[in-house]
Amino acid sequence: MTDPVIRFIKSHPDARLPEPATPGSAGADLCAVMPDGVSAQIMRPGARLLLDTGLKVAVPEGYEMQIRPRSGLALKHGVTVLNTPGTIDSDYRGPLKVVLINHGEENFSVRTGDRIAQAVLAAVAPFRGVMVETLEETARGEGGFGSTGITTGAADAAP
Ligand SMILES: O=c1ccn([C@H]2C[C@H](O)[C@@H](COP(=O)(O)OP(=O)(O)OP(=O)(O)O)O2)c(=O)[nH]1
Repeated sequence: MTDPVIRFIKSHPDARLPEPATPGSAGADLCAVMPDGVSAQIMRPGARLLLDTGLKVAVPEGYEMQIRPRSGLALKHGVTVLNTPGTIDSDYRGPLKVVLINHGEENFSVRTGDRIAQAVLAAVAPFRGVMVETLEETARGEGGFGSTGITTGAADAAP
């Protein structure tokens, strides 16, 4: 099976084609571009920032592009994608942007070319909703939000 081809165009001259870091990488790294006349954007602790990648993309029909965090940024700096996974719809033709948040204790600087997130292509399962009167019963029923405990059953049972 041949890989789907994804077409990008540059909306900024410094934009870089997203490429997987290694042949087996699930994600292709997304790089930031700075607005004209700006050399760096500083994120204070707690700040969120909408960053441009300088790209527009045509995601093939039947797919979405997910914008995911990079684990290195999360671990070393507390910086992550706020709306992870961000969704790029197949019919979206606007600028491909990334929403970062700085959960760290230090300022975090972003410059043109910095790899700020990664894009993963995912198949979409189309669905249509219908309103019904009842839903089929299951073993879980309405239990959720920790209803099965947070440790093993044995530990939970201990007094
Ligand atoms: O991290 C993101 C998330 C979204 N988008 C773009 C592509 C996506 O197709 C569009 C809409 O995203 P979403 O559906 O998440 O936004 P919404 O808040 O529901 O707004 P809308 O009413 O525009 O759908 O915005 C990005 O560039 N980056």
